[in-house]
Amino acid sequence: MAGGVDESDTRRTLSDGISSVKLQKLSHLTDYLPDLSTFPNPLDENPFYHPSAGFFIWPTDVILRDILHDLSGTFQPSGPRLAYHRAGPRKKIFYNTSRVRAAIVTCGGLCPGLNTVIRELVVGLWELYGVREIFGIKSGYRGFYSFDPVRLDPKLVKHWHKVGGTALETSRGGFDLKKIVDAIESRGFNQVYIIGGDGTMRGAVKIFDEIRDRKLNIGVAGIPKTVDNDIGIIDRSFGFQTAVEAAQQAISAGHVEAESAVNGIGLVKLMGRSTGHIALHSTLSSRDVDCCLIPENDFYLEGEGGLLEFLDQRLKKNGHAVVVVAEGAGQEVIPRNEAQKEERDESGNPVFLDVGVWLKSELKNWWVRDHPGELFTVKYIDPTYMIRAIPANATDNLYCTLLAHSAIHGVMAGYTGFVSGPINGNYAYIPVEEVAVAQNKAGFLLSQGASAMPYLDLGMLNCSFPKNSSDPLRLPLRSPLLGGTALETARGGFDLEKIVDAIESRGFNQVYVIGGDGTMRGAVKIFNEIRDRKLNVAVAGIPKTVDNDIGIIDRSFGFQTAVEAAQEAINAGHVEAASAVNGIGLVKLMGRNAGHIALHATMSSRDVDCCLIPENDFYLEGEGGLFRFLEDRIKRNGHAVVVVAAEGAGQELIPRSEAEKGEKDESGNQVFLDVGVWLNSELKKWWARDHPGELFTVKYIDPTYMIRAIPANATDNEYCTLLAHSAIHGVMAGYTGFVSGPINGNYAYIPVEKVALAKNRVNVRDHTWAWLRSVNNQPDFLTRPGSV
Ligand SMILES: Nc1ncnc2c1ncn2[C@@H]1O[C@H](COP(=O)(O)OP(=O)(O)OP(=O)(O)O)[C@@H](O)[C@H]1O
Ligand SMILES: O=P(O)(O)OC[C@H]1O[C@](O)(CO)[C@@H](O)[C@@H]1O
Ligand SMILES: [Mg+2]
Repeated sequence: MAGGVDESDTRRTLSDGISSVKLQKLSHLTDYLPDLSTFPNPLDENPFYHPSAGFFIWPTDVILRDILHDLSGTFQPSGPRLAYHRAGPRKKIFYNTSRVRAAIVTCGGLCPGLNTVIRELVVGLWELYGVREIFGIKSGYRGFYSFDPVRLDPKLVKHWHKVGGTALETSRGGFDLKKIVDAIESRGFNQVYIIGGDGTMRGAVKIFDEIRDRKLNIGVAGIPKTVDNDIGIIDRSFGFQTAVEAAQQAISAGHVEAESAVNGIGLVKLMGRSTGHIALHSTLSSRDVDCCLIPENDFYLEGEGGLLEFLDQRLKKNGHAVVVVAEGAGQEVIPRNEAQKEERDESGNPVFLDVGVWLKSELKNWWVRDHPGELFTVKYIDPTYMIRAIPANATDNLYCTLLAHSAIHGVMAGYTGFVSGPINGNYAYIPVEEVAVAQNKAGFLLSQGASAMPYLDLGMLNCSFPKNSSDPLRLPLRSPLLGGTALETARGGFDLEKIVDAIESRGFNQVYVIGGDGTMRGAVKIFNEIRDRKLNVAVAGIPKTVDNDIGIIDRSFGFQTAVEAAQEAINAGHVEAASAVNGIGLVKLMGRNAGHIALHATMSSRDVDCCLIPENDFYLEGEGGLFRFLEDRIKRNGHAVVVVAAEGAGQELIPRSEAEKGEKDESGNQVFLDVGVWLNSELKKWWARDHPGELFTVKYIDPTYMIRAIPANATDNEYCTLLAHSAIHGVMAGYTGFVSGPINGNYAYIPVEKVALAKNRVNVRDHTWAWLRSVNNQPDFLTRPGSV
């Protein structure tokens, strides 16, 4: 019996839980058109895919909405567990792809990644399913009946993912159901992709209902967009992480301004009409914020526990303060006239008064009243449109692609009236009417469901306005935003006896070990030794690997930051290559055993012609080899070829001396030869041999240490906090020999010995790798010359 749960109980409860799953019904064209023909999925014949067992998704593949389970049985779900159909390609599709006419529309406010979703819908339809009739609807819903559709193809949309906004334009209002569906019908569209927020999804429900009532053979898919992250059910909305990153920069500026003044207040207004997610997450990742005001948490200015009293104390203590306010906060407190009470935008959303401008003036009035003659400054920053008008960052870029492709696969499979989105880290199809009404409020409680981040409650912030508390204040969590480790790190030097002796003699009773797989193997030994000595010392591991090669957990911290930086290096490589005659941009990235950084940066950049990773052996010469491929690319594009080599790639090919063969680092890891330098020289030799006298350049970039020595981005920063806090909670509860980490988006405790052994390598037989190859058409290196 551990933690109050005995084994037999566990088995009983688990089997009870599994039997009560309710699959959310998804509408299908055959619900009202039962005689539709089916066709084989063209991916079966696609040269870049090698569909293996498990590649195609079946109707029985589902995603559970709530994956938190209480084994004691105390908190049983009130009904059966909700499950949604898993997103992905189906073996049979309900469209003859040569007859597909697809329409794409964007509605509502801007959001980073909109252009990526459009681009990937176009490229996905074109490359995966061979669709050639793809159209963009201009200016939102009104565009269906007011403007001619714009023909889209991969060439036109090639660089759209690098630009903010929506190339199709957007608008609010203009929803005329009859005119919209008439236009869809008369223009012969049979697939409609609608990208927008809650309002847009309410419109999509009506369009879908009308199409069903008219019994039209038209699939409708929604792709949920909201920079505010206020759409429920899905884990998060695209563009949100990009917005948080930019918001954090605004907060940094506010902090610098405040710190550089006498009694300075940095006041930053962020977006968030009815939810404070951007404000909350950028506050948590910045750690420079003294007070975060969000719509979900009413605040007041005057009196005990009010904002002014709080700021007074902060200014006394620190000489400055930073306040973040979400635009929907404080709307009840701002005085408004009758006309303002009624004001609505074209879509019918209430128009808000400017809480930032109001607060700035209230703060000034307060200071003059209570501290006459004393210096005081409010530096007000309103970056709201800046944080939503930018291109998506690497993480969001990739996310947009998965959303778009999931939507395409669903529509092709005949599903309709659905939205594609991630639930607990896996892509699902959700009925659009459910998404249209589901709200995601900033979470106070762990039990709020999948989209509320665990352990992230307002208690982590500095002030929370509990009306009855005499001390609403907490110490700010400040830390310098620097890369590296302030504690310094080293390889080798593992002497078990000495380490445990030192732990014992220094009287430590909690040990937190942060490191990669090697470190975790050490942690296992330390934990075992502590247990053998029966010491009252708990050991927790926090898995760290920039390569993302640790298994079981969703991803390792710092990985997304590294991918972002890697993408910048690839951009530079692309620019250099494109600016030269027969130019090759060669970028080497980190990845000893796993090519995740190279793979993800390649996918988010889309400028890479060939991505070389340790999991996929490659060769240079002959049919199907790298040189032949690069020759074709240079001939075709005249200029740009970027190759990314993860450092562990090609180690078999590089000639090495006897001494080099045995070389190990202090931790016993094999020392790699530099694949980038080697490839650079091999490329030059090859060109001189095969194209003597012709111009040629390789621009080699090795940013490997740059991408891991930087501070974590906003997403990773927050992730680190959740990891650290989870580890502390576990140790405090008496657990030991464990690692904290996210599994399907929720934080769990995992025995350290399992994590020490679990590997996460790129699976070159799965969708992701196949998709990468279908995008850049790079060789699979499966047929070496001489082999069959
Ligand atoms: N209940 C509804 N029925 C039909 N159409 C609606 C409804 N609500 C909104 N719409 C239409 O959806 C489109 C976008 O709505 P809205 O301006 O509210 O943005 P949104 O999709 O919620 O995005 P965001 O709020 O994130 O910017 C508009 O054309 C609007 O007319
Ligand atoms: O000025 P617009 O285009 O109406 O957009 C502003 C609104 O859009 C959003 O970004 C998304 O709904 C809100 O946070 C904000 O209130
Ligand atoms: Mg909205």
